[in-house]
Amino acid sequence: MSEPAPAISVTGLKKTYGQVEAVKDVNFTVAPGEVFGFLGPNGAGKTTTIGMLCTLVAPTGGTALVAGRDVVRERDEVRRNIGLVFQDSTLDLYLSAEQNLRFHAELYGVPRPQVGPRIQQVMEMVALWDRKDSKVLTFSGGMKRRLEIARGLLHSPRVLFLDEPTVGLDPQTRAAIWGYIHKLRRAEDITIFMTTHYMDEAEYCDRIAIIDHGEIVVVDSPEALKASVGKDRVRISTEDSEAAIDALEKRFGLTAAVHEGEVMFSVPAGEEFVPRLFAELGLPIRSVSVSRPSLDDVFMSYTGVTIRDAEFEKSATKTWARTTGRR
Ligand SMILES: Nc1ncnc2c1ncn2[C@@H]1O[C@H](COP(=O)(O)OP(=O)(O)OP(=O)(O)O)[C@@H](O)[C@H]1O
Repeated sequence: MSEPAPAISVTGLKKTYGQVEAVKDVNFTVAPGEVFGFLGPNGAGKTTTIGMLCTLVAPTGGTALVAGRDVVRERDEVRRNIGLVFQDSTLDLYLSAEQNLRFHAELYGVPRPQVGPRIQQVMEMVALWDRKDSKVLTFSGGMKRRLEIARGLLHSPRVLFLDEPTVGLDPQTRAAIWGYIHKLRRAEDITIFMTTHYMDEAEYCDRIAIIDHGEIVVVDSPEALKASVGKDRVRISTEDSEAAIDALEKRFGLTAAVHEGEVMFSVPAGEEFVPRLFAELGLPIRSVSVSRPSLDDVFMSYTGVTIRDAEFEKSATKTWARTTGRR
């Protein structure tokens, strides 16, 4: 039997803004039914990529097919087949939750007899049916995001795009949003493409692409990526971090760096290394922790920096006034 056609297929996709190469020659495919995540620090090119896939940003080069349609030549067809949940809310705060959805149903030409039942179905999925008559103005940030997810699903899209779906929400609400995304995945025949800079959220995806400086550095399942690191992360706290870094280099040939106030390095079989560390480092150690590779370690092993440090670097240099480039 032949493979089903990909839900998203991207070849040599590029976007430049003046001198800035926001997205450089990106290639990937997403299978139907997959939850595919784009993980990278702020400014890595995630929003630009999602914008091109959603037909909101014109590519500078390359091609992208979404639900089998070309994002440039078949823009309307692509739009009919996708749902969007973006970082900036576009809900009408002065309308009720249900009115917002009715308006969207009309915009997308959902057949009249289907509108009522479909609204109920999607609102129940995100547990907002009992609040359908409330003005959106009275909703919390998490409720608004849930309503946007319901709205994105209303016209039964083949692909749902979520740009940082949980940004700005507290951890409990973020977990709840993920609960809804998983429920939705079981209930609807849909492909989900999302961007995030939260490592823990990328864990929920079937596959992730790590993106940095406009380029995909690796694509695989979170488990395979973590297994590929093959080393544990060791963090130590000492009185003199610089002296500890020197000693690690001289005595063990290890490259260490300071992250968030602690000296950090990677070794295979971290626990077995700890007794040697105490015996041979030659400096007093206040505390040691060993952890299995996380996606942050994956990010670091491919880019040389932690995602947080990469974000700091970006925010320090981000001076341009951002526009979305929407048409
Ligand atoms: N409209 C624009 N005009 C000029 N430069 C832009 C524009 N949009 C994005 N950029 C630049 O393109 C690069 C990628 O930005 P993009 O917003 O795609 O990153 P991101 O990974 O989505 O980050 P964030 O999570 O902060 O949105 C950045 O260097 C940014 O400065």
